Amino acid sequence: MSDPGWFEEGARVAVLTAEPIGKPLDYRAPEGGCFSGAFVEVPLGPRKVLGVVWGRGAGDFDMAKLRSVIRVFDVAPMREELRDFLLRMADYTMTALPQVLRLATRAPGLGDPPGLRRIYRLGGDAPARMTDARTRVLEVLRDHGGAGFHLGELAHLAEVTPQVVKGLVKTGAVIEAEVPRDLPFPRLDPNLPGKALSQAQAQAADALRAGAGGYSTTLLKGVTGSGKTEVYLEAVAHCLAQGRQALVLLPEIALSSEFLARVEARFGALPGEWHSGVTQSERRRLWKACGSGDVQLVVGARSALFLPFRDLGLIVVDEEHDGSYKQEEGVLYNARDMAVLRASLASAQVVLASATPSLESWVNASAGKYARLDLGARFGTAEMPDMGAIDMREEALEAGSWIGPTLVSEVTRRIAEGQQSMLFLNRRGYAPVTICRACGHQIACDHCDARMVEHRFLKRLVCHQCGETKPIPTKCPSCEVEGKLAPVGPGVERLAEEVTRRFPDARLSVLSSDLFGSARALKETIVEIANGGADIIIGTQIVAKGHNFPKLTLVGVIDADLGLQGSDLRAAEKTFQLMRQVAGRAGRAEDKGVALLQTFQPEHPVIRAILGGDEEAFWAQEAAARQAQGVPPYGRMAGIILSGPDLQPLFDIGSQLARNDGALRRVGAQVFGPAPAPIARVRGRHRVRMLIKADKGAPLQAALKGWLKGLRLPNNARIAVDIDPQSFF
Ligand SMILES: Nc1ncnc2c1ncn2[C@@H]1O[C@H](COP(=O)(O)OP(=O)(O)OP(=O)(O)O)[C@@H](O)[C@H]1O
Ligand SMILES: [Zn+2]
Repeated sequence: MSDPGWFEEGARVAVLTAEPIGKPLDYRAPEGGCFSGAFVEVPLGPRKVLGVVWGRGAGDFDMAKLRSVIRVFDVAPMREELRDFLLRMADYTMTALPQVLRLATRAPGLGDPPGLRRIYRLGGDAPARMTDARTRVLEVLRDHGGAGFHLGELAHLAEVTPQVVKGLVKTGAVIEAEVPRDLPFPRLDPNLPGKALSQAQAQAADALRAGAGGYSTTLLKGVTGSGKTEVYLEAVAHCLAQGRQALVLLPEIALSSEFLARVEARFGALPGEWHSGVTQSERRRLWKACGSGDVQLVVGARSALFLPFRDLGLIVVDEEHDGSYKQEEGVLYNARDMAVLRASLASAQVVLASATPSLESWVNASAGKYARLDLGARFGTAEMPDMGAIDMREEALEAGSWIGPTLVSEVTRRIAEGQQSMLFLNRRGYAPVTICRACGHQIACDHCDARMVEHRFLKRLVCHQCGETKPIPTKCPSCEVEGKLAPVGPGVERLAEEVTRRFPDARLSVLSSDLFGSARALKETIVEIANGGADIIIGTQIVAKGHNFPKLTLVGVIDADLGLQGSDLRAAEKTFQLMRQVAGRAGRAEDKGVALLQTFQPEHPVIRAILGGDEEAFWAQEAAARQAQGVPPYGRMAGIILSGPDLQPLFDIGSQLARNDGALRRVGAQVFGPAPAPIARVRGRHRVRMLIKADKGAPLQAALKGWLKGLRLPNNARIAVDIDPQSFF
């Protein structure tokens, strides 16, 4: 059915809404007509909802009863490229189209007329009388560094009534102001001079410029500190100079002020930002500016991929191997893969940047599907760190401690020399397990099949699956003996205790996402560390990415074996990436760095590969192993997760599906399971998993569709299909 692009008043149009109806519904085009792709308001039952004109109406509904589109919003219509992308993405991820549309309309108040709006922001005077509620309001305002809020949003974020905010206005601590809605974005100047590039950097930048103008994907692989960011900023400059828009995706936590500062230094102004920390009105402003073309560069988390760009010319996926690009809730998609899809529809260039690419991208580059650029050395005089193993079988470790004598002496030396050390442990909290020394009982979550993790800082036990917390009991919930509960194993908080005991005079900074009230506080701490404000840094995996700490010359990995346990098909790959990334934090300036891995199995092939540094050999070997097993990226997989309040019906459905696997067998796919999921209960719901494996070329989604057609689920049971699963919990 061809799309005429414009509909006269009264014409039959199909409108897709984000409501769970499944397909577009027919309406009459409103007075004045409407474009295809227009954002509109339509009546749905008694409600008015947002929708997008999806094309000509299907015509299966009586014209006389057809309701009219209420109004067309004053924003740019959704371009065909984005509509295509949403359709293809819904197909690929096997998600209902309305759910995918919701990802592309996550900006509130799109229909609000432009004009003035009243905002509340920080004033100069401190109120004479402080209350907890007032303190919270001022904290929220400070946390957003000068941004103005709507009254409702501010009150909500601070968990106070609007009266509290109004009260603060009277004291002068908060200012009420009328500001124009949606200020324009400052212009970025791509012609400002960038840093002088090294020869290798300049070559890579040239190659990226040469590849611009149409669709292509390039893997930009450069060792940590080689200047990948400088190189892809040149591609951004080129894209902006062509008058097209650019998008840089960063793993959420790495949306650091450091990166924004680099953009500002390069282009003379800040880019648009899109992530969970952005206020609602800022969201709407950016969303609209993307459509009108007023914003040139957006820096964002994975959901920025769904913004309605007018002319997207470049998508950079920085740290492309990062696990956080896979959305694991709601619509299950991998933003890296979807970036390639969107770019191919928008005739845009993709740059996948990483020091430790995913095996998928490495294989695509080896096969010639992606171009590949390499930066083999660090920029300037900085050298790659030396890497070594500390054989823990030979270290005399005291009970209740985790830092061996070798690391202790290395840290001691650095403190004396005014250098920084980082101790890495990928475990939040105080201790992963709390055990009763009288009966052996381990404290578990009431709603999940998971042990509770002690967080001493919060003075509570926390379930890392569902977030449920409870006070740390004094007696065992099982045998009721008093005072016998003991923590087992280390988390970063416990490691911090040991550091304080061993190095009482050192300045310690613990970087764990849960220890910071806001993203801003975390960012500030990172800046402080970079300026030399700590001697020892303890961190979970948030420290592994992207940070530049010039004084850091030692990285000590407390437990390098941690990621090697478990049956995850990517265990080796992930450990390799994480260890190389963490090690890459050391010695980024003049002083040479060293990374030491505490391990009980120094001969393990993965540990040897990490130490040896022959990355190509590691990937080649890992690729060969996956190929032999027919698993991704050489085979395809889909995870099926059945969940519900009762276990038996889930197994019954699973077994029935497994028996009736004709649709899958016809394309050569195999079904495994049903089996209880490794985490068999989350938030009180039982979980049963199945795994589908197929050859690389098999039409997996179509087969799955046929297989699941007509499936009837009992009340409260749900099924989720995870194409290309990354996690198997
Ligand atoms: N051509 C250059 N001129 C001046 N400084 C540079 C240049 N290239 C890189 N640098 C500096 O070297 C450091 C590392 O560069 P950058 O952060 O771009 O590397 P990266 O490859 O992205 O690192 P990682 O993968 O570890 O995040 C930064 O402080 C950067 O400013
Ligand atoms: Zn739980």
